[in-house]
Amino acid sequence: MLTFDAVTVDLGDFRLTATLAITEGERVAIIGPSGAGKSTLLGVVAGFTPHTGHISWKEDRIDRIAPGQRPVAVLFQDNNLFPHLTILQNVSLGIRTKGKLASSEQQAVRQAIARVGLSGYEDRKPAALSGGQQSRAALARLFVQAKPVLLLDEPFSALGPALKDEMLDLVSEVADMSGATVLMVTHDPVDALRLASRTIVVSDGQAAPPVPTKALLKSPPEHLASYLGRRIALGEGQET
Ligand SMILES: Nc1ncnc2c1ncn2[C@@H]1O[C@H](COP(=O)(O)OP(=O)(O)OP(=O)(O)O)[C@@H](O)[C@H]1O
Repeated sequence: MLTFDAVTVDLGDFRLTATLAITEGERVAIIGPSGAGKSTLLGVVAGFTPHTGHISWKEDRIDRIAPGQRPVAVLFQDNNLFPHLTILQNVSLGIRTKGKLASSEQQAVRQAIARVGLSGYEDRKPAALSGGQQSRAALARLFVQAKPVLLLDEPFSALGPALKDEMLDLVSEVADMSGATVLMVTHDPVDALRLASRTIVVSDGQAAPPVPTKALLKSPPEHLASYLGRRIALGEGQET
């Protein structure tokens, strides 16, 4: 379990509270209005956001552990690939930022690159890849870290629908294979439905315990319905 126990974030005028649990190996979407605190919630798990209350992973408190030592890996929307480094070097950074990789680590990097379908692209710089390929490279760097909890903050929002679906399916496949627990912030209920059986709604200063995504989108609470607007129809697979 990934457990939030009376977690409270205070950032000036903004306050977010969370008491909830996510099952190990589960994929959970996080949705809610802009500025509601979705990224803040991920920041709490990653160790970027000061808070009170406890965060536990498998019964162990992790909130006092330095960000780099936590059992989590993070992927942001802009991918954060270094433009002056090759794909091989960028993915290698997922393992270490200094020094030479051991041969087993080099192998893990090449396996991760192969896993996302980028074998043969190792020596290219990000600018010589398409947007979808850049997302794949960023995913390889996420996967190579081999962390049990993956945090994704609107990772594919710049991609078109078909590419986005491919990336979401890749995340699901790798998470299924590795048993990773996934938390993904998204504004798109279609993404939530595709990736996550349960969804956390963040609104009105609170991150609610996860509920089944399908049921949530079918009959959203009032505050969520007004935010999602016409996206609800998309979430139910209707044409617009
Ligand atoms: N360092 C900070 N100091 C003060 N307030 C902050 C800080 N970081 C974030 N906030 C505020 O916290 C609130 C939540 O921000 P957050 O980025 O988590 O929202 P979000 O739901 O991810 O939004 P979006 O969907 O627009 O990305 C916002 O009101 C934001 O202005």
